[in-house]
Amino acid sequence: MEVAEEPVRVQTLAQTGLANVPFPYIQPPENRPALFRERETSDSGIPVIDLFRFGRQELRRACRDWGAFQVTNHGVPLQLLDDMRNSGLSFFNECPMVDKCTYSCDPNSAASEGYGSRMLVNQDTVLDWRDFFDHHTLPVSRRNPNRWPDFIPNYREVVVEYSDHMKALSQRLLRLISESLGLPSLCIEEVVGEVYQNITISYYPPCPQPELTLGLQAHSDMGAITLLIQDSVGGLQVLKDGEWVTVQPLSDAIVVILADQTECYLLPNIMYITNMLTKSISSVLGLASIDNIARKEDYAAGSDLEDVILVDEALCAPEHPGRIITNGEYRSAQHRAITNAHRARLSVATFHDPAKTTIISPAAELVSKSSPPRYRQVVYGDYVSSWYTKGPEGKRNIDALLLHQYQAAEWLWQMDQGACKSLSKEPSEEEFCLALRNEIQRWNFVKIAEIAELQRLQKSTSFFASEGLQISSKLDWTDGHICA
Ligand SMILES: O=C(O)CCC(=O)C(=O)O
Ligand SMILES: [Fe+2]
Repeated sequence: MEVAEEPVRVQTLAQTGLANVPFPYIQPPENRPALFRERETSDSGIPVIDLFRFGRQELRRACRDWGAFQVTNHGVPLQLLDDMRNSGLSFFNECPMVDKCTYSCDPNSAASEGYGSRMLVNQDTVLDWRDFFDHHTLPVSRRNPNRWPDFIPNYREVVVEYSDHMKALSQRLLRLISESLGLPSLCIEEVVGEVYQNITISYYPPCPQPELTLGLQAHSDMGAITLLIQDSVGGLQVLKDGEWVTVQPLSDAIVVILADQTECYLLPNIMYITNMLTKSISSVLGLASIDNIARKEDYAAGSDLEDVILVDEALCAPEHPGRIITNGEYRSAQHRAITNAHRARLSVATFHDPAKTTIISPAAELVSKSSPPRYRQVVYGDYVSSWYTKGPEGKRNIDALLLHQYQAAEWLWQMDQGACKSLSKEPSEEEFCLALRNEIQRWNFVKIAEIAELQRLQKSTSFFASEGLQISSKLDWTDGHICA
């Protein structure tokens, strides 16, 4: 077995005052921060949810649209947040390197506890401009305070108290998240089982060339839910619609990041089907794009979706009465940390993960014949091993669990066995579109289309006319909706 050397500490490197970043830390051009337009204003950042007063819709939107949000009024003493940040800072700033190295994690083993600088076992990846100090904190049997410094006053007490508060908050959030999908409140927790909690303090020294580096490469967290606090420097970014959005540092807030197992569990195939449907319907209607598909009833009941196409009951999973077809899915957030030239930055991430032996598969309540699972089931430990050996590369790991296109075909087939008899079990996307087009013709299911511009409407109506679809006998313009 190849034995990894003790890694170079980024803090040591930064202290040499070097003008150029060494080659192993230089990101390929496509990953460099400067390539992305960053939204800077606070009102376009991730949602901030006041846990004292918030609406279910607000939480749903945050989980659905971002997979990450900040919480305030979370019940964790603010002094404890400061104590945790200060304890971490003391370790990095006040402790001589030789002492820090007595806590070094095993460089040959992924996710071993302690002081480290490279996250991945894989030697080929570009290095992060970060040192970290990781603690195994739960279950209590994993706590080994001897691995935590004793020369920083109250360090061990702070970590224990912080760990307990984070566990309680993660449980509260997982319950709220379950409820927000109409699931029993304990349902995610029951799937996760006994929580494995790690607390990682990340330290990002000033970097001479922040435009070439990343403090932490783009990834989604592997487990169930992550709670993160940061200092006032800022550098955490979340990917939203292809743009990296900087998370505003709020000293009293805790950043909540949905992780991959929550996505595997809460995202049934309906999303994939919906993607195919929207794409297909868009092309069938001759529209550039449609953002959402919704049930007529839901929309009429006051949905906040914009630019939707409304469909009949036939296209919605009957098991989810009242649920808008695209609303069930919560995603894990892809995020990264950027560096800056002038100030060191510190963050503390608390991960809540299942045991390695836990099998995660999509929630039975969200899966049905009409919305088959999107991901295959996975043993969590296998997922972790693959993550650490291959590297996160954004969300490539979770994508590897995706089920195939034929699942969507199966769904369509089940919707109307007669019309889709000719559709093979593993059709190409074109074949799927053709089958869908046949379905439109048969069911005449697109009864109402909310289409923003008249031009688009004309396109669609002329399309229907040319295809001989009996889509509308009479068109009314009511409240901005076109009714057939
Ligand atoms: O430092 C940060 O803001 C991000 C840390 C993080 O994403 C992680 O440790 O997984
Ligand atoms: Fe992370």
